[in-house]
Amino acid sequence: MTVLEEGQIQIHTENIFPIIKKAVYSGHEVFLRELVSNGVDAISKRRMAAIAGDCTEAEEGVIDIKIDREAKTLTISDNGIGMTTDEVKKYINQVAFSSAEDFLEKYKQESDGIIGHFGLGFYSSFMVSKHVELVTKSACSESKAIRWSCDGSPRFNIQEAERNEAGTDVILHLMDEELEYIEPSRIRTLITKYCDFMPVEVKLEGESINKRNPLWRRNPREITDQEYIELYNYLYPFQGDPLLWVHLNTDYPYNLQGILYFPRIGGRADWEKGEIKLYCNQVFVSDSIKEVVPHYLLPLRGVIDSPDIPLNVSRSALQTDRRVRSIGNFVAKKVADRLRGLKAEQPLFYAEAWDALAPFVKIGSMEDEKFADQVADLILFGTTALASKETDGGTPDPIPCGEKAFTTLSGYKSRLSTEANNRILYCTDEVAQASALSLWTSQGAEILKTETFIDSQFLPWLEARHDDLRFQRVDAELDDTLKEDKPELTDQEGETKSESLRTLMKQSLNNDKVTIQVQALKGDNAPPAMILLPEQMRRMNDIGALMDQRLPGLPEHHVLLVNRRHPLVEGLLKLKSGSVLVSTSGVSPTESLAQGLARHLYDMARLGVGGLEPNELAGFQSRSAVLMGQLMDRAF
Ligand SMILES: Nc1ncnc2c1ncn2[C@@H]1O[C@H](COP(=O)(O)OP(=O)(O)OP(=O)(O)O)[C@@H](O)[C@H]1O
Repeated sequence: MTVLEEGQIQIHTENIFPIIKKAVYSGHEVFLRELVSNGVDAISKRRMAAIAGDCTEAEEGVIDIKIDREAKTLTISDNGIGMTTDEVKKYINQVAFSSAEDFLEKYKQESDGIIGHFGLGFYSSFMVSKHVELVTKSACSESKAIRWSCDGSPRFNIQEAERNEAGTDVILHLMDEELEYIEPSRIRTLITKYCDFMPVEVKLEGESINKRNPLWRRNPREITDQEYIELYNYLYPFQGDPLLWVHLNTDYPYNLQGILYFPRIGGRADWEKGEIKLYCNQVFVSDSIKEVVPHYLLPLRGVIDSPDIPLNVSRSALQTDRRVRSIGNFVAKKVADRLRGLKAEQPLFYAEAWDALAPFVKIGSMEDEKFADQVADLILFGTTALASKETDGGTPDPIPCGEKAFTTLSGYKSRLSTEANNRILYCTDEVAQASALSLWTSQGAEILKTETFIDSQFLPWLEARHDDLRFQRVDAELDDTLKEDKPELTDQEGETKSESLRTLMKQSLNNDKVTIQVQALKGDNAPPAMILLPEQMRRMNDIGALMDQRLPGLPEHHVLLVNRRHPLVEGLLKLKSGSVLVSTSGVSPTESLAQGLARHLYDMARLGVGGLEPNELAGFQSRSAVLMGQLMDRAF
């Protein structure tokens, strides 16, 4: 075969090959993505040139990968535009190699790794090959096929070659340590990973491998729910179906398509990992793009496909890139728009999904002012109010949801009496706060049901944002609507029942940290005693617990509210007033029983709020046994 040319590749580095091999990629596998991408580009160039009448049209574009186990070669063939000798000299010898050099230069400066590893292109074939040949025939000229050949040194040669059809074969003579790439299963996996959604058919030994036609490039109006779900299941196998999805599509000021899925979060979401896959023109780049979407959307899954995200920069540079930041804002806005649409059109579904959506919306609001404005009306709270049936053509509020009902802050406020003075009552634990909850609801108050972890930060944040709002947990304090307003009579010593009860309780508890209040509570179901935790003090306690990563227990300082209207308390008072001092022991059995019962009231109130620690249970048991003994003594 005639040697047409031999020469020296125009690069400065004496031998770029060993450097690239060592320094650039931890995984060499991306060579396949680069070469197949070049084939796809060549096919689309040919299509464009054919439309313009500049070259012959090909049949359907196809990339075929062949393995020769004996020769230890991997050949990537395309029926794209091909190259003339001049083009090979220009694009392969000069462009390809100088861009490889630029890439290396840049790579050396970026210490924390380059996100996409793009920009190396054709030269990446030398990561796995000791010798690369390129046989190409141009579709746009009558010139013959040529074979370019290079062994990784700066020397190349070009010869005439045999190739009937236009297109290019890149023949990789694999290095001994890279022989994994003559295994068909390995190549198949790589095609699925990197080339699955490329717009051209990729074959391995004649068998079509990739899916093509990515859903995110299609018109959302023509896509069925089933298709969205199938893509999710394909990308994230064995993860169940997604909750809902957001289709992204914009071409200004940047080009971006994608589909983001809200997973059904069982347990806690992962806010660190980032599982959204990044594509560039349908070519897979990375399966985690933490830098592109805002932190609060990290547990979302799916695909973002954009040629406008810079790939050959470091991750830290990506974070501060202005365009990337505006892409992040765009994604957040689309998520907010989707949630708004859902709430307006399918309020029942929205309410059902709320528990899974809440972490995104709440954390997002706290982290991103703009997002907070976008989702302000989309925040739901469980409520004790009965679900509304009338819709007025709009969203019902409260929204029914199975046994539960949800409301918005504005819905809640619209039902709030003026006396309540914008005080929003909430409850974080329907069991532990059951007594207080039922006191309020029996008097007709509406209570929001909140979630302990996020809401312990989110409610204060809401208060800071709306200075007219005041959140108060049901067990923080009781107001006059829950108390009887009859004046109290005094006994012979001029003492009210409340005062003597307070004295009894104080003596019995002998604990300065417990403040004792005595009230007559309305309602027959009001408990004899309950624990109240003033709002600000309890919040401090919650924050302390959160910082120590433990569950907030009962704060040492708390209020014991005794309901003097309760028959048990009334009985206790009678018992106390009937007690006589006995000089020998100092305390009469009746006095001792009254004190035991008073202490028992406190224990029960603490039990009601889950406030008896395991190490206090033994004391409680022995006190209860003594008390029962004393009661038996009186009975016989
Ligand atoms: N299979 C091919 N068919 C036709 N031309 C090709 C082929 N492969 C490479 N080329 C030519 O060689 C040039 C250099 O390729 P290379 O892969 O190094 O960079 P690139 O594709 O331009 O950019 P990138 O860095 O994004 O890969 C291409 O722009 C193209 O003109």
